[in-house]
Amino acid sequence: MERLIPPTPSLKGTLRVPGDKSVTHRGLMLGALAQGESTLYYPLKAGDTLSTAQVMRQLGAEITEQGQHFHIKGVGLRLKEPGDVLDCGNAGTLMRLVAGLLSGQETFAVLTGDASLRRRPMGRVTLPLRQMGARIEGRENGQLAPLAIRGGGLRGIHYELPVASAQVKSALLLAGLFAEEDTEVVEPAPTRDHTERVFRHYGLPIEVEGRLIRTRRAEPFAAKDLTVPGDFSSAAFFIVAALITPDSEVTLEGVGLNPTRTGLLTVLKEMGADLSWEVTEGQDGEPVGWIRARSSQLRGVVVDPQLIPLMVDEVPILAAAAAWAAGETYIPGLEELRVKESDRVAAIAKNLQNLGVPVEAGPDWLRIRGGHVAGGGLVEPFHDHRIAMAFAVCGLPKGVTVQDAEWASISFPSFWEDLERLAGKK
Ligand SMILES: O=C(O)C1=C[C@@H](OP(=O)(O)O)[C@@H](O)[C@H](O)C1
Ligand SMILES: C=C(OP(=O)(O)O)C(=O)O
Repeated sequence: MERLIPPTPSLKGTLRVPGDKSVTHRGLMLGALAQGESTLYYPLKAGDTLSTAQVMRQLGAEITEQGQHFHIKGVGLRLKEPGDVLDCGNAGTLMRLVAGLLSGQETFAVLTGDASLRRRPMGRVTLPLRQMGARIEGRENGQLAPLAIRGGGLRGIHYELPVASAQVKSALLLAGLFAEEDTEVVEPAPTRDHTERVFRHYGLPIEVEGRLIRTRRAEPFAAKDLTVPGDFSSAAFFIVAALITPDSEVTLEGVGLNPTRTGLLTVLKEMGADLSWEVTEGQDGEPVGWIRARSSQLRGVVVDPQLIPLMVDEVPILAAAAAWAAGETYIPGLEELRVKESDRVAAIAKNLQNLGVPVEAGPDWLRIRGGHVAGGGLVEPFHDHRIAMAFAVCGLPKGVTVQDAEWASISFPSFWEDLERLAGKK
């Protein structure tokens, strides 16, 4: 579906963004492993997390919609052998985390996904999970899905992650719940720590010593309600939209402000953004609060590559901000963006060019010359929700056409409606 966005003179108002995608995936998985019934409050109900709900149902959990929430009847630590292939859709987080879970089960299961997910690297989880004792087959010797997993009999390992990836860390921690001896993961740089926080919430074994995270075999544990904060990654689109649109002020409420997610705020502040935020409560181990963004004249910056793992999904929207900044922005440390739902380095460069913005792309960097966004450009999402939303925002002040706008529903089904409301059209 193509969407024509007319030039937008201003954005005003308050928005509560949908639930956090990472926390929803984890809440569904741990609720399914728990004994008894619980409610997952304010989960994200979007393409990726509906895939997780479906997969956990196939593994024996009863997951039903209860208004906005999910009611979960857990299976306990021994999941059911699925009667059919498990379809992870577009969700990398689902495939990698559930590969960890299935490695701990004495069952046979096959994981597949859409064309994008079947291109994404799975060796980063299958290699260490095999070291733990899981039997995993897949295309290209387990590098690519479909993956066939027969788990059980795991032993803990000490594993230094070759890439900063919360998905790999989490896959190993989930497998570690079923392993003899300790499982230790060492991160090369801090990544989102939702798994560690959600383990603590359920009283599961978890110890953190600097970059080392340790877990061990879990005892059966009781179901417990979990409240999902608003997704910072979804809020990010509206933060930048308010900054680059004249005469704008947008407040986001109930947003997760976990410091392992908010690297974008640091960079936007350095760019001169009129931004404020405050943590107002802690919800089940996650800090939550509000963010306010007002129209700002941004300036280009050199981004610290250490910040990239703390804003890995926000690079497309940072590139949109850079397109409106005075001067040049240089973003290094982008090797992981090449293996997301699309090759995001290439997709960002192509969309900036479509909008008239001078850009150079290297193997793991982007250089963007701001201040040249043209009206009436075309956004090509490359089957990637974040690319669709980031460049719709980039084109907003001058008007833009977005191809395949339905991709937003992978993580943010109400995005277009929310945008129209803040633009005063609804
Ligand atoms: O653990 C998670 O929930 C996620 C981790 C990140 O991926 P990587 O672990 O591949 O960096 C991120 O890009 C993804 O959207 C969600
Ligand atoms: C990379 C993302 O998700 P996943 O890896 O779960 O597909 C994302 O949401 O931007």
